[in-house]
Amino acid sequence: MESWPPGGSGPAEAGPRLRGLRGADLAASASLLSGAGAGAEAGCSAPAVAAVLPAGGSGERMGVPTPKQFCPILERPLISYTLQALERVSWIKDIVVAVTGENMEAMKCIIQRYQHKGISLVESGVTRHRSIFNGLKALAEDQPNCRLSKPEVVIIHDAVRPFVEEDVLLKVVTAAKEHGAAGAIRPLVSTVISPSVDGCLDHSLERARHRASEMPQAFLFDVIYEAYQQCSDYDLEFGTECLHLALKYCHIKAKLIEGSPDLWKVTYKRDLYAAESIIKERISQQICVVMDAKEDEEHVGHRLEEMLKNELNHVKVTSGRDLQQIILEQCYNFVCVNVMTSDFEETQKLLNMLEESNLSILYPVVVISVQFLDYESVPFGQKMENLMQIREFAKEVKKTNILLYGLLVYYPQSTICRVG
Ligand SMILES: Nc1ccn([C@@H]2O[C@H](COP(=O)(O)OP(=O)(O)OP(=O)(O)O)[C@@H](O)[C@H]2O)c(=O)n1
Ligand SMILES: O=P(O)(O)OC[C@@H](O)[C@@H](O)[C@@H](O)CO
Repeated sequence: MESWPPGGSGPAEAGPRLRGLRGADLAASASLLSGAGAGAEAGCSAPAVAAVLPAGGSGERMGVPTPKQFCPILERPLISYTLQALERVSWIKDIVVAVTGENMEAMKCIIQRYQHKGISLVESGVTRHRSIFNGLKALAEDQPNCRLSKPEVVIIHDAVRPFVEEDVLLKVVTAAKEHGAAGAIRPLVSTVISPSVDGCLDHSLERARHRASEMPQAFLFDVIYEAYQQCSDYDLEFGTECLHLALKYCHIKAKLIEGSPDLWKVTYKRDLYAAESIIKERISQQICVVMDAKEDEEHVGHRLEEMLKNELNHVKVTSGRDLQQIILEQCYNFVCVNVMTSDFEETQKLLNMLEESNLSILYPVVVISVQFLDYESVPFGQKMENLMQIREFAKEVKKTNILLYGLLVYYPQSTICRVG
């Protein structure tokens, strides 16, 4: 078992706030789990939570040579999205990933390149259950020179399920603390049938009374570790359901938590295309309009904001003073409006901040630099020459996954109406 990067600290700081609404109860539980807030101050003990990600499969059903957890989405391996989703949950203290020995180096490179924090690597097994068991062994305190400590609650989540949000993690962990085990479920899409030996229908299950077992799942560590230690070779070899092991070997009936449609597992090639579309849609729904002067923020920025709000979920206008915060909130699309400055000063400032923030490591960042040109005062040739400068910027910043575009607004001064 190796911590990676060597001497790595705990998972990255909490990432951006949760998308969507958070009930007061979820927020309260989150603050308790992260060891903050009233709950913690009241002496309630925050359970130590760790996660095990089985990532040792070969992805046969994907039908490509690369194991699906390493298949690229927007030029980044699928597993990196899952790691990002888990490491931004501040109350998950350790993440253990089980990969094959031959993929260990590739996994270390992914962790290094995308700056994932607090990841420990273990060798996977020949089946998913054996991989999970190896991850649990790494967390059990009976491991020599182990930086990991045994958690109270352990999350088990497939490395190929990238769309997992803090709220469902919170729900399964909170339920596992109370019931001993918990797992996300989803309504069945197809009806489950049982074939007879001669390949005909023996019987079908009433779809409405059954559910699909998804991930994440969570367990009191001692429960699931005991279950795996008692597990038969047959179950280790052919089983697919951790909740079943808790029931069979520890008589623990897992609490079932309704999950969101996005919890699905990437299994077939179509799932990669679906995952890429979802990621593109999510990162394209936020935009930040950066103005180069406050007074213009009132006019141009807010006119632009009103128009953009008809198309996008999150539109923010700033004159740059809270740009750092916006970058921390992981906005990936910027419109930089240069009204006052003639040489893309605001755009240059933004590009510098983006490069320093390493934001574009995870996703491509798009910057549209808008330049207003009063053609009565500036000869067109000079402005076009000026605009060509932006092409040089664009070539430079593309190396850091920032896509820069220039837009020239060529107007007569008289048309800009200043109101108020
Ligand atoms: N020996 C194995 C087999 C699977 N897994 C992991 O368990 C998760 C879910 O399993 P599955 O979707 O079946 O992955 P594969 O076994 O890779 O897929 P396939 O069955 O198509 O080969 C995946 O993250 C996979 O990497 C694992 O850690 N060790
Ligand atoms: O069976 P597979 O190895 O494809 O994937 C594992 C799934 O069965 C598992 O992730 C959920 O069904 C919940 O247990």
